[in-house]
Amino acid sequence: MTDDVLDEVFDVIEDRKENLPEDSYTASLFTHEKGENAVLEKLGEESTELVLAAKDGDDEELAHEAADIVYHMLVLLAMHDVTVDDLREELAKRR
Ligand SMILES: N=c1c2ncn([C@@H]3O[C@H](COP(=O)(O)OP(=O)(O)OP(=O)(O)O)[C@@H](O)[C@H]3O)c2ncn1[C@@H]1O[C@H](COP(=O)(O)O)[C@@H](O)[C@H]1O
Repeated sequence: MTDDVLDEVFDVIEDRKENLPEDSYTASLFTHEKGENAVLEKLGEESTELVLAAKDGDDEELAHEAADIVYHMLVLLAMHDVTVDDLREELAKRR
């Protein structure tokens, strides 16, 4: 499996940011009354859930929580006009 899914999800997030469809959870994060804090709170909650899943040895739940974190992290990056390619560049620099 490649990481193309990251590009696909990020493209959808950028689209939701641009068009703000009413029925979109992603769009609701961009228009939330708490602003960016709504996403930051989610990342905090999900980080705790990730730790608990690891501690419980629940690998299926671990993957689920990791995906929640990656999705919300991508939303946060989009809020700051940081792209998946910026993320890739940062990771590549560390090799
Ligand atoms: N990857 C995600 C994604 N991950 C999580 N979520 C939503 O994030 C919300 C909050 O997550 P939580 O983990 O708190 O959900 P929960 O049900 O309270 O608890 P859990 O059991 O899941 O931990 C839920 O409504 C999830 O549906 C996501 N919503 C959207 N996406 C992606 O964004 C795309 C566009 O979605 P819309 O914006 O809804 O059109 C989708 O096609 C997906 O690719």
